[in-house]
Amino acid sequence: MVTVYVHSEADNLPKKLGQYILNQQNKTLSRSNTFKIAISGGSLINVLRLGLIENKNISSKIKWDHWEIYFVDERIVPLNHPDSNYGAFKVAVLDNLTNSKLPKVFPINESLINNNNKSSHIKIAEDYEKLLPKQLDSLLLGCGPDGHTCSLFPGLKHKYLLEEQTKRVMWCHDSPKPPSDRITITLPVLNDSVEIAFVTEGESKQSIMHEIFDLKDLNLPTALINALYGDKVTWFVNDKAFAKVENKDI
Ligand SMILES: O=C1O[C@H](COP(=O)(O)O)[C@@H](O)[C@H](O)[C@H]1O
Repeated sequence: MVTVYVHSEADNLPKKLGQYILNQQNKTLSRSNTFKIAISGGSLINVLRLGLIENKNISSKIKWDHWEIYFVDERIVPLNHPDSNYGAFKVAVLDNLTNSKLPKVFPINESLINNNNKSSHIKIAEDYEKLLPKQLDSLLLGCGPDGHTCSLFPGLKHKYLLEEQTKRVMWCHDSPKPPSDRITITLPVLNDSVEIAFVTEGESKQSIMHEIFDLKDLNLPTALINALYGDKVTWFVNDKAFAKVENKDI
C-alpha cells in the first residue's frame, strides 16, 4: 500500500521531502559508501532547491560527496538548453553547492545529440542505460496533469515504453509535452529501486489525483506504479493537489 503525506502550506512540503531524502541518505550510507538517487525535472527541481539548499538544517547534513545523481528522464536537448532537466537542476541546486564536496552527476552525453536523427536518439538512451547502476536507492518522481511520470506517458502511442521489460532506458518519441524527443527509464528500473517518491503540488493536479487515487485508472503510468510497487512508494502532495480526492484514508 502506498504512503501519502498531504501537506498544507504551513506543513512545508519541501522540508518534509528534504527530511525524507536525508533519512534515505543516512539509511543507505550506514551500509554503503554511495547514495544513488535519480531525479525528475519539472516542478520537483524547485522543491529540491527549497528542501536541500535553502533549508540550512537539512543542507548541513547532506553528504553530497557520497551522492551519485542520475535523471529518470531527460529531454534530448543540449545541457544548457532551458528544457534540459540537468540544466534546470544545475541552476537550482548544483550551482549553489559552494564547498568542494560535490556529488557525481550523470547527465546524458550531449556529444551524441544529432538533431532529428532517430539512431542518435536510440544511442543516447543506450549510452545512458550503461551509466545507470543496477539498483538506485531512491527515485524522485513528478506527476504531470495527464498522469505521466518520468517520460512514461499514458495512451496507446506510448504503450511501448510501459510495456518494455528488458531495456532500462528508452527513447520516448512524439512526447505530448514538448520537447518531443526524450529518454526515460522504464519499469524494470522502478522495479529494482529501493524507494520511490512522488512529489505533486497545485490545483492543476486535482483531477489527475482523483483519477489515480479514487478511480485507480491503471492506464495511467502513475497509478500503475502505485499498483505495482505500492509498498515502497511515498507521495508528497499538497492540499491543493489532493482537494478532489474522495478516499483520503489511503
Ligand atoms: O516533462 C516532465 O514532466 C514531469 C512532470 O512535471 P511537473 O512540472 O508537472 O511536475 C516531470 O516529472 C518529468 O521529469 C519531466 O521531464
